[in-house]
Amino acid sequence: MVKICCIGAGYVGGPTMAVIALKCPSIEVAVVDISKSRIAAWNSDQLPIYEPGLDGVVKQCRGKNLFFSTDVEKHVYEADIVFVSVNTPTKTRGLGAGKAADLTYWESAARMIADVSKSDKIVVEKSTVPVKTAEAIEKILTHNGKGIKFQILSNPEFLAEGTAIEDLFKPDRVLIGGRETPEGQKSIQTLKNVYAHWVPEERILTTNLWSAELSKLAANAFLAQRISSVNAMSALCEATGANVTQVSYAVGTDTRIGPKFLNASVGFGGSCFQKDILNLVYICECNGLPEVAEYWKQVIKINDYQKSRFVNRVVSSMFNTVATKKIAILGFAFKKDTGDTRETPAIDVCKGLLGDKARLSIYDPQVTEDQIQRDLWMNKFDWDHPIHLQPTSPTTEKKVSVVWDAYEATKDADGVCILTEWDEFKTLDYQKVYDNMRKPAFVFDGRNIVDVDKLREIGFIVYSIGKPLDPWLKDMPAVA
Ligand SMILES: NC(=O)c1ccc[n+]([C@@H]2O[C@H](COP(=O)([O-])OP(=O)(O)OC[C@H]3O[C@@H](n4cnc5c(N)ncnc54)[C@H](O)[C@@H]3O)[C@@H](O)[C@H]2O)c1
Ligand SMILES: O=c1ccn([C@@H]2O[C@H](COP(=O)(O)OP(=O)(O)O[C@H]3O[C@H](CO)[C@@H](O)[C@H](O)[C@H]3O)[C@@H](O)[C@H]2O)c(=O)[nH]1
Repeated sequence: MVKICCIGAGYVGGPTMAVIALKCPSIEVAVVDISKSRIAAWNSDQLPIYEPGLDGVVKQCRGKNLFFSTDVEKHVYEADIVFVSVNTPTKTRGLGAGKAADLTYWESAARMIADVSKSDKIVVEKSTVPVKTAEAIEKILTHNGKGIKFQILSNPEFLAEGTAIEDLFKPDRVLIGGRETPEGQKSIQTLKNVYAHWVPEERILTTNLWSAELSKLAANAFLAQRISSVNAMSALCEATGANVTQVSYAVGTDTRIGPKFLNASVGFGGSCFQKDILNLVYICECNGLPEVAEYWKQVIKINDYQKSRFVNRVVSSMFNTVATKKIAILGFAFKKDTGDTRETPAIDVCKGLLGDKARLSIYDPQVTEDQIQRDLWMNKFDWDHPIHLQPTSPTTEKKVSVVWDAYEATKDADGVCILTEWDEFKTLDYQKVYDNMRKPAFVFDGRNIVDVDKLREIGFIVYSIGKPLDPWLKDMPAVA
């Protein structure tokens, strides 16, 4: 029986391995992590991450051919294929701080693999890593491996949170990069055989190692660039009276461009886009390509601009101050159908409003109060380290309350900011919300999900990203 071990039981390691176990009953899969609480949660009824469809997959395989364990060394020792899916956060100190990927967790995993291995293994990069990481990992393994042969493969993951199970069941493609040697090609074939249990052959792409590593960074850069492009257009729409939804539709019907990923928003979030673009920027700079670095940096700059533009809209609309005003924040996760808050635009928007002394009442159906308080207190980039290494919030922020109902959040509020596109915010009884708010009552829709005309009929003053401005807002420019 082929044995797989995955180091890192996070958003990628957990769902990916659960699907491999489901689709390949003849393979034994162990997912290991240094975080005891995370592994305990994977072994419980309350999984550590919220992902539609994940519970069912885990329940079908756990205890049969899918195991979650903190005994990292035992499972690595026994495995034929070791996936490494640990954090690769942005460096916060030293050379490349604020841009380069921090490979500390990766390196310690590689050293441990070399230490405990007694048989040849395929080591698979599942984490998103800088180009040429495989070379560094290879050196660590071969210099410490006591003659054991390791083949390194790059197999980046393209799942998106909220649709992870769907994405894993029907991936657009699976990408496997390896050495162009007979041993490298043989290892590629071994991994290909795993995915071939459910992924059609033509969707399994094989490349050299560097193409696979770079393709992952490139794909995320292209995706994020589309959002920054449409968000840049949203600012111009507001200035000219164009409607960004109509513009996106008109642009996206060109089959060369396509309709996906053209929704204007308060900004993209998530653990990947910013981190991976910063990493790409750093690699370009290190390779003497400052113009290319500058080009990609702009995607992040527009994203930051979009978030501060939103905050400025809120403040300028409400008579240029939100001090002591109650603002309801609907949605804190970086997108719907996840409880993940890493790099969520809600953090920057809330911090911006708190900077202007607002009182916030926050509601998100999947994010806990503890997480929200921690996020609002934490330094940038700390969020992507393992949970047990993150600082805990010292005191509860008095200006922030977290509630478990949208109506409670909006009660007596002066304004409402919609920051995540949860379906339930589309169907709220906005008349009831309006009746319970202070007047004038404002709605700032950072996700373009409300019916603007209907809300204006009720009496709200409404701002919706990239839509023709409410007469109230027209004379109140929000320069970021
Ligand atoms: N989150 C996503 O949607 C997504 C999608 C594609 C790729 N990625 C990439 O995958 C990688 C992992 O992302 P994630 O979101 O799953 O991160 P995560 O923080 O959810 O999980 C990583 C896990 O690795 C564990 N870990 C760290 N060092 C370890 C070690 N030495 N031994 C054992 N366990 C260790 C941590 O405790 C943590 O539980 C990153 O490189 C990320 O960029 C993420
Ligand atoms: O038209 C759009 C599409 C997305 N977003 C925002 O962009 C962010 C990222 O969304 P999404 O890409 O759907 O989620 P992620 O889980 O971050 O997935 C991205 O990052 C992963 C980690 O690398 C990759 O594996 C995925 O392919 C890639 O889509 C979220 O804040 C979304 O709200 C928009 O603002 N407008």
